[in-house]
Amino acid sequence: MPDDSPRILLIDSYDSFTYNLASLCRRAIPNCIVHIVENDKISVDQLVDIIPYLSAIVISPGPGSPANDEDIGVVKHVWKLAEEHILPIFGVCLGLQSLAIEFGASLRRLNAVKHGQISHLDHTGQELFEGISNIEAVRYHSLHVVLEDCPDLQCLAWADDGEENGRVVMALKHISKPFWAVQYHPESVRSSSGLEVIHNFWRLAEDWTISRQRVTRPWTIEAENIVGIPWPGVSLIFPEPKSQQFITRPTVVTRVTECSRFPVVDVCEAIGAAEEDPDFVMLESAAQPGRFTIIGCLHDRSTRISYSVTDDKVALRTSDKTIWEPLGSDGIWTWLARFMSSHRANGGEPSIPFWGGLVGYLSYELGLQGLTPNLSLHDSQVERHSDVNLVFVDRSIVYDQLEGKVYVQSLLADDQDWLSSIVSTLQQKFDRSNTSSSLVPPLFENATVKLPDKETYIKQIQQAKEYLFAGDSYELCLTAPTQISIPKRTNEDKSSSSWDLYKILRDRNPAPHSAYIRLHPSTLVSSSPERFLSYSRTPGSVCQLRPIKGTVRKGPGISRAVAEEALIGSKKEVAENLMIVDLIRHDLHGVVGDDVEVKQFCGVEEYETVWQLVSVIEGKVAGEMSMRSDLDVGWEVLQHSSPPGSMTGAPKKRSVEILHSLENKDRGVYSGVFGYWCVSGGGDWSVTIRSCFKHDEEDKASSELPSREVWTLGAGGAITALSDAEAEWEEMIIKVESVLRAFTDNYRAL
Ligand SMILES: C=C(O[C@@H]1C=C(C(=O)O)C=C[C@H]1O)C(=O)O
Ligand SMILES: NC(=O)CC[C@H](N)C(=O)O
Repeated sequence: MPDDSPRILLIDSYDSFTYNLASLCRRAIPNCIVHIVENDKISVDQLVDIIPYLSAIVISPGPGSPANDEDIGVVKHVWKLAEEHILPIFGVCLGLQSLAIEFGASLRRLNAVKHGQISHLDHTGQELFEGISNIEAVRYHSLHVVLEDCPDLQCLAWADDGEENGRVVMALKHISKPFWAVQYHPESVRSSSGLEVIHNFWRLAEDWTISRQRVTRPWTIEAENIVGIPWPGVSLIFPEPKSQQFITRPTVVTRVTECSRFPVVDVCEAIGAAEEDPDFVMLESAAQPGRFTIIGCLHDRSTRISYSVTDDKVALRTSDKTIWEPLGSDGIWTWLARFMSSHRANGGEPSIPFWGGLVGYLSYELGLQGLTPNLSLHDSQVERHSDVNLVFVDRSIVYDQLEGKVYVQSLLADDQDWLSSIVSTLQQKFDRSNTSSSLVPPLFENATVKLPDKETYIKQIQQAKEYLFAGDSYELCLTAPTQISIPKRTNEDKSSSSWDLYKILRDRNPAPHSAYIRLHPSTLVSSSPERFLSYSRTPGSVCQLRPIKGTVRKGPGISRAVAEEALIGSKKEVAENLMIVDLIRHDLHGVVGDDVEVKQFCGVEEYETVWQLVSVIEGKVAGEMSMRSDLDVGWEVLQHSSPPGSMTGAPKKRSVEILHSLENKDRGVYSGVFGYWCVSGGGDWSVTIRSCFKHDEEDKASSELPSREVWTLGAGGAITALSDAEAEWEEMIIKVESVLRAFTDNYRAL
C-alpha cells in the first residue's frame, strides 16, 4: 500500500451491515485503508490522538437511538470536535440521526417504520448526488429527523412516504463543516448508486482537505495501537500444529459402486440404526435440491467430541474411555480447528464433498457465546446439554443420487476387510427391493403435544414490535418450543423410537437437509429445508449461504405462480429476506474481505409442505491467501456467522439480546446448525429448524412421566413491524406441524 493511501476510520455502532459499508468504501475510495472500531472501544481522547492520521471518518448505522449514550458511544463527540481537529465525516442512518440532533434537529419515530423497504429518492442532484439521476434507496429505520430551527443543516434528499410519514429526510450536510450523511443504506445490495454516493463524498472530502491544506501524518505503530490493524485483517490463519507439518497425511481409500436405487433405510439398519444403544449419524438429502446422503459407520474407537458453553474443557470419548482436555485461552472453535488440522487426509474422490470428518451439531447458545459473551443463559443453573456434539467419522458411505453412485470410504489403515464386507452388504441390499424394514412405521400412539401458549406468544410478538418501532431492531426471529411426549419403550425392547420417528419424518416431510443424529445422550431428528453454510475444500474455498425468509403453506390452488405472487409480490416477505441477505453479506465480508456476491436474490423454492423465499450469497478470500490450504475460511465464517442470521434478525447482537429476554428459555439444539466438516477442508452446515430433539437424561429425570420420552420441537418466524400477530402465530404453527406430522395426525393440544 502506498504511504499516502487515505485512512478511513469506520466507527461501528454494533450494526449488522458495517462490513458491507467498509467494503463499499474500499471500492469507492481509491487505495483507501479502512480501520473499524466499535463506538465504545475508543475514547474521545484517543479519537483526538488518531485524527491527524486519518483522511475521513465514516459512521455506521446501528440499533437504538442517537439520543441514547449507550447506543451511540463516542460518535456523539465527533461532530463537536475543536476546529483544529475537524475532518470530513460521512454518516449512515444512525450516523445521520446523530449528526442531525447534535445540530438542533428533532428526532421522532416514524408512523410507519421502514425496514428493508425500498424508496425512490428526490434529491438536489448536488454534492453527494452529483451526477446521479434516480436512486432506489433501501431503508432500515424507525426514527427520523425533522429539520426545524437548525440553520447549520441543509437537506439534500427526501423520500416521499405520502400519508404514512410525509416527506422524510434522506440525506443532509452541514453548511460549513465537512459533514455529510444519509438516512438510507447505500451499502445495501438493493440500493442503487451506493458507489457513486460514497465516491461523491470522497470528492467533497478531498476538496475540503485541499482548501484547508490539511495534511495527514504517516501511519505509526502508536496509531495502530488505538484502532488496530486495517480491515480485512489476517485473523484467518489456524496454523497446522508444527509436529503435523511433516507427517504424511492419511489417504482415503474408496470403493465405488453404481446403483439406481439406494435403500437408505435398509442400509442404515444394516449398520445399526434401528437399535437404540449405539450412536448413529446420517445426513440425508431426502428431497430436492439435495444431492448427497452421508452415512457414518461408527465403531468402538470412533471419537466423540462434546463441549458445553459453561465448561472450560472438551470431552473426547471412545467406547472405553473419556479424556477431558482443558481449552485454555483458545476456546472450542480453535480447538476444533486444530483437531481437524491434525486429521487432514488426501486422496478421496474429488467429485464427492465428504471423505470423512466431524459430523454432528452445534447449538444456538454456542453461537451466542461468541456474539454476546456476557449474556447469562437461562439454563445455566442446571447441567447443560452439550452445545457441541460431534463424532469423528472415519468410515462412511456416501450416496450421490445425481450420478447413481455409492462411495464406501475409510480413513483407517489396512481397512480392506471392512470395505469389502460393507460393499457386499450393500450389494445384497441393492438386489433386494422392498424389504420389510423400508416400510414406514405406524404413528406413535398416545402422543401428547404441548404447544406454546398462544396468548404468551402473541404478547411476545407485540413486545417484539415495540422494540422494532423504537429502532432497537429491524427484524426479530421469535421462536417458541413445543413439547411432545410419546410412550417410552421398555428396557427389554432395544429398538430405537427415534429411528422410527426419523423414518416417518423422512416419509411425511422429506427435506434436502434431513438428518438423524443420535449421539447419546442427545438425539436430533431433522427435516430442515435450509442450508446455512457450505464451503468447498481448500485451497480456494468458496463459502455459500442460503438464507430462507418468507414462507407460504402449500395447499389446493397454491401453484408456483400463486406462491410467487404471495412471496415475491409481497413487500413484507421481500423486505424480511433482504434484511437477512444484507446481514449475511456483512457476516461473510467480515471474514473473507471484499469478495462477496449475491448469486440469487429471493428465488421461490418448493418444499414438501411449504413454498419458501431463498437467497444465495457466496464469498471467498481473494489473492494469494486463497491458495493456502491451511486457511480454514469456511470454519471461520461458521464461527463468526453463528447463530444463523435467519434465526436471529438484524442487527444480530442487539436482536439476540432482545430475543433472549423475550423468549425466557434457551433454544438449545434448535436454531443452531448441524452438518459436517470434511477431512479435505470442505464443510456443509444446515440450520436446525423443522427438527426435534431429545435428551436421554430428561426422560429419566422426569418423575411425572417416567414411562414417556419427551421431544422438543422449536419453531418461529421473523417478526417485522408489518407483522400481523395472528398470521405470525399461524406461520409458527405451520412449521410445528411439518414435524408434528411424524408423531401424530390428530394432536390434542395440552
Ligand atoms: C424460525 C424458523 O424458520 C426460519 C424463519 C423463516 C421465516 O420467517 O420465514 C423461514 C425459515 C427459517 O429461517 C423455523 O422453522 O422455526
Ligand atoms: N439503520 C439504522 O442505523 C437505524 C437507526 C435507528 N436505530 C433507527 O431505527 O432509526
